[in-house]
Amino acid sequence: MALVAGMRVGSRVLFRPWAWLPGAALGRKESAARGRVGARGFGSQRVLVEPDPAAGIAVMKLKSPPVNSLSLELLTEFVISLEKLENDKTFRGIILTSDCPGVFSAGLDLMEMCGKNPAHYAEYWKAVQELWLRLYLSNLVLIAAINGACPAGGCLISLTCDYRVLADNPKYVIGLNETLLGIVAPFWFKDTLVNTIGHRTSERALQLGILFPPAEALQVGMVDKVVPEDQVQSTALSVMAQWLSIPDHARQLTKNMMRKATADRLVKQRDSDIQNFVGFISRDSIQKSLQVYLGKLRQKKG
Ligand SMILES: CCCCCCCC/C=C\C/C=C/C(=O)SCCNC(=O)CCNC(=O)[C@H](O)C(C)(C)COP(=O)(O)OP(=O)(O)OC[C@H]1O[C@@H](n2cnc3c(N)ncnc32)[C@H](O)[C@@H]1OP(=O)(O)O
Repeated sequence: MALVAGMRVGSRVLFRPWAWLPGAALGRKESAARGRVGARGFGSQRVLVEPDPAAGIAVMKLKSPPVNSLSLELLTEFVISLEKLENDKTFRGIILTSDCPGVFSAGLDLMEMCGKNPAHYAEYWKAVQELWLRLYLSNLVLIAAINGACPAGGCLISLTCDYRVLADNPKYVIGLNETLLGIVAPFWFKDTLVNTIGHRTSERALQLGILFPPAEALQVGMVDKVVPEDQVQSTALSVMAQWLSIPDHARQLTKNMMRKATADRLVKQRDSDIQNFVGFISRDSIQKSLQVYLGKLRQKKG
């Protein structure tokens, strides 16, 4: 059975990774009612969801060891969990964190971008786009509790959140380091960063592929708070309480007003963005750069 299915909305086809799941043919409301999360919690192999319905929040933990690299499977499970929470009116906020010690997320899975065929690259990129769009435009309050290293795609995920709390550990660096791999952050990665830390700081950070340690990350505005490691979760919870004290409709409309134009830029050119990615990543020179980088990562151990 195909993992990826498309649904036409207006002139565009949405990535629907869950479309093959039982119940996918149900209407949105009926499906949501059946899939109500409740207090028991749910999850999947790679995404653990710990709901607190009384508080209206859920803690979502990425658990794809060793480093939460964003494989197609993790992206798919992430989107499914997100949709379940979005569809359940009980929930107003999500704290996003990692279940892998020392790493929030190592970013996009390099194995998905090496030695595969163009159809695979296209499927993978569509899934990356879909996760970004859903996170960036989420109606829920998203707080990133960053309890580990947070490079590239990991950083992108945290940047889609409304607030970032980073654990104070010099190993927990954060940034879009794509150029260090010999690749280029796509325009929507760049836009997300510019919207967070401004144009000039982004220009320097992106060209140099800077991975900021906590104090510098705070200084440039890449994160909103740095706290001792054992206080990341409690800080995220108290920040969440503050954000939830705002009426949802006013906050959501404001968030949408701030973010829609950025998201629309990708929505309008999803297909060409996929083609650009496939063309770029298929180049021999890029494949070679990625292999060299993977080799260095592996050598680091030995
Ligand atoms: C003209 C314009 C066209 C536009 C085209 C756009 C193209 C843009 C394409 C893509 C954008 C890319 C975005 C990305 O996110 S790329 C990924 C970048 N990630 C990184 O650089 C992080 C790499 N990893 C690390 O630095 C470290 O692993 C760590 C700090 C996260 C954790 O360190 P540590 O705990 O010491 O773990 P190890 O390094 O030992 O790693 C364990 C294990 O995991 C493997 N691994 C690490 N990261 C990845 C990864 N991102 N993908 C796949 N695998 C990864 C590592 O190799 C080890 O494997 P093992 O040796 O087999 O055990």
